[in-house]
Amino acid sequence: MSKLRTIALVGNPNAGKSALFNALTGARQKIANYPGVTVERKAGRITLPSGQPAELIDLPGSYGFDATSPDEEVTRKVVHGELEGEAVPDALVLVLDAANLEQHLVFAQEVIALGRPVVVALNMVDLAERDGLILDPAALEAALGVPVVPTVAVRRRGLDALLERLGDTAAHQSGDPQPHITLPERRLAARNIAKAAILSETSTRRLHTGLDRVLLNPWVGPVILFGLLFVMFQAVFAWATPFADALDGAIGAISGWVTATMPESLLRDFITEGALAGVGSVIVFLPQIVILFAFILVMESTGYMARAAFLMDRLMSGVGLSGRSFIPLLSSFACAIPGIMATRSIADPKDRLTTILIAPLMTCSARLPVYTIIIAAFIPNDSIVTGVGLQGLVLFALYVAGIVGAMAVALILRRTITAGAASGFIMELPRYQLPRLTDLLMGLWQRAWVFLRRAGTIIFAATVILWLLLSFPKAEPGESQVDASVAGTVADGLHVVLAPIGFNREISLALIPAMAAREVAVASLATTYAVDADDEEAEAEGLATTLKTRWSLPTALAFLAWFVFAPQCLSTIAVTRRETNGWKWPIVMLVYLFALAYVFAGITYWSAVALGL
Ligand SMILES: Nc1nc2c(ncn2[C@@H]2O[C@H](COP(=O)(O)OP(=O)(O)OP(=O)(O)O)[C@@H](O)[C@H]2O)c(=O)[nH]1
Ligand SMILES: [Mg+2]
Repeated sequence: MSKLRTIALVGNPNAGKSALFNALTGARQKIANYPGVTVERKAGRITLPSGQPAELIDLPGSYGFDATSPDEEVTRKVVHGELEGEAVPDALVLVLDAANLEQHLVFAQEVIALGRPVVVALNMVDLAERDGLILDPAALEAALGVPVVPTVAVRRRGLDALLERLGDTAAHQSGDPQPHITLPERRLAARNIAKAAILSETSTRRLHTGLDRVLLNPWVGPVILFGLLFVMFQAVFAWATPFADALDGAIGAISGWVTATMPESLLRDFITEGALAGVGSVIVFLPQIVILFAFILVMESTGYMARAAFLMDRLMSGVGLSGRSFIPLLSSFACAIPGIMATRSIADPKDRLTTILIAPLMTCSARLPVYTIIIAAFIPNDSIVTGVGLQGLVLFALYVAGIVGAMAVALILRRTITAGAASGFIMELPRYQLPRLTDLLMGLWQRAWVFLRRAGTIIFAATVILWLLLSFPKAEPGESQVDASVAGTVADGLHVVLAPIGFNREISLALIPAMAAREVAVASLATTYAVDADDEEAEAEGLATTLKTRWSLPTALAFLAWFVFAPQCLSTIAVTRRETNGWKWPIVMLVYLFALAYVFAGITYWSAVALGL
């Protein structure tokens, strides 16, 4: 049997390689309208027109083979066959952005000069046409000396022709490697080749330039960005409420039905206290998660996200970081894990390390249930002015607290352990695109599914274990079940340390399983109070109501402050270990974040007590 042919996708960042990869293999790699989305090598299967299967490899975008960022290194190694146990790819698909041809031709020449079988996918011809740019693929083919196929990856246009030409290259004898051409020579050649390939060009780019003039304006731009984020957090509360209430009602109804129909038993307790109260208390946050991601996905696909990075560059350089760090940090609003992985596009090792260390301070979506339940219980649903709710404002403030904390830590780190000069920021701005509804819905569905899967696996498992530890040994008559249980005893121990910052025993208990995932804190509280409830009526009342009657406001605020900082996520620690190749930095991260959490929760608690709240 002959060896499986391998074909690698190469090109500048944001050329549409992953979109092409998804279209050809049916995979669902993340694509977004900014450079540096893909940071790893990913492989998938395709079938060539001859019926022969082949392996297609998606790679991080690159500006050149001598680049230094970790993601670009992956590309270089794969293309040169330097990766262990992997041969040089049999063919390369060079993906070029038709509307940015001159820029993309600089790296393209380097790829073609390797003398290996190459097919050019002249991608995004739809966008070029929209901008009034008509290209001549034949002229490009003549100038580059390799086949050129126009494609529109996101509309699956040109895929058959591309595969056809790829099949042909199997028969091609690869050319000889060409002598090295210097960067200035390649730049000059790129301009000439691009010029020769342009059939006509009109300037309909005016609208976009106008948009950029407003959105990137140093005064207006940040106001718009701030306003957008503000609206986003208001929406998380205002729009989600009816859906969240409906979900809550449904879960309550199921719980009531189980209690009414099942005889009293351990199994019934498990279903109502563990599964429904615990996991259910997390699932009701699905609408909030979906709304948050709808905003993020729209910002990513329109091209606004890269503009936000550009805007933030000045602020970031003030604390010794560059706008390069902005995108990993922004990804961390979803989850710190992809955020930390996205730092691979940062070339400077100290910049990268700093970004990794502060990424967990960005408010990830797992904190949303924790914040929301406390806000719903303790912050009145008032409007400050029409349309501006107090609850949304508090949520916004918590996000801001995380950001300010991260910037302060970065400032300190850049003066001490990761001292060094901030590197300059280079990032080309992607063109504006209207988001496609199907992509948006698909993206939302994926996010919702990830959330529900977490609820069904890790959150469920942690809640079950906690429920077991809470339910045994059984209490003597007159004794409270939580007091009697194993979990209660453990919590008493931890409570000694946490009592000075205003935490009660239930919080102390919740923080342990919440190391698995932050949402578990909510599930744990719900389960603990359900187990503790002495009658079914008390059991049936919502978690927010229970918290309101049992916690003081200073305790609730201290709990919020804790979650702004605390590294309650083992996966983040694990990914930090992997990305920094050792235990040193994850330990530094754990220690400093717990210390900050403790100090700030304490300050919050005692200030609130002093203010008489
Ligand atoms: N209109 C249009 N948009 C496209 C086309 N191909 C890709 N896109 C969009 O361009 C953006 C970038 O696509 P990606 O596939 O993420 O680009 P990439 O080359 O993998 O980028 P990196 O992973 O950062 O190197 C996304 O928003 C895509 O939806 C195309 O042919 N036409
Ligand atoms: Mg990609």
